[in-house]
Amino acid sequence: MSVPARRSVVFVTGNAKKLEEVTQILGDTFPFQLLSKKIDLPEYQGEPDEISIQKCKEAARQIDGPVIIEDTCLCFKALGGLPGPYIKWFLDKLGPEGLFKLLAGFSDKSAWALCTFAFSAGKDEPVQLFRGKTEGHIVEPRGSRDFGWDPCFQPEGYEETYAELTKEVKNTISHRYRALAAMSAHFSQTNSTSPRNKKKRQEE
Ligand SMILES: O=c1nc[nH]c2c1ncn2[C@H]1C[C@H](O)[C@@H](COP(=O)(O)OP(=O)(O)OP(=O)(O)O)O1
Ligand SMILES: [Mg+2]
Repeated sequence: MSVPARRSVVFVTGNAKKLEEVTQILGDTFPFQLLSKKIDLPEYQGEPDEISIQKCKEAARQIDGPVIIEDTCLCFKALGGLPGPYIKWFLDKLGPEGLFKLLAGFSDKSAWALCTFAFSAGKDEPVQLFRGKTEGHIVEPRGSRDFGWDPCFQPEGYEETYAELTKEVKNTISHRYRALAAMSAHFSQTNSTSPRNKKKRQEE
């Protein structure tokens, strides 16, 4: 008996490292087949939810079909949550060392990483958001320089920075993992009445 084709969705991102993590985290557990498209979407301004909604609408307009986008913020408590969604530009200009130095005048080094995934079924369709947050501290950079601000973010409960942790560990505690878990849970439920999932459930 042929297996019905899985519905597919396009993950639109210009960031290869994000795509790599998303693929590793989801494995084949996601109810949609994940395709990807490298497009640098505009860097909008505003609150994280609003930015993700705008970004998703633009992706859906360009792809003209089901899309997922993701926007990542790194928020410093001492700076009222900034750089937040503007972390990309701060990182570009200052690097992880500069991000650490930004907090030199503050004793509170606490921070949180926030990831917001946004899904839309297509152009003119509503946008659904899924959020994940990981608390931590901004530290003097340590570890590999593979991915963005990973060297200067030390998650709560760990002695290592994101950059020092193995991918396996980062991908079970990260902001991105938590947001994807929320999104997967939502779509697994929504899909749970489809014949494919009924069969899958019986097999479990
Ligand atoms: O887990 C992470 N660990 C370290 N650095 C990270 C992570 N996740 C995003 N980042 C960096 C990439 C960018 O400098 C900024 C977020 O900006 P953001 O607009 O969401 O990403 P982006 O423009 O690179 O890709 P996209 O095309 O999906 O918007 O933080
Ligand atoms: Mg971006």
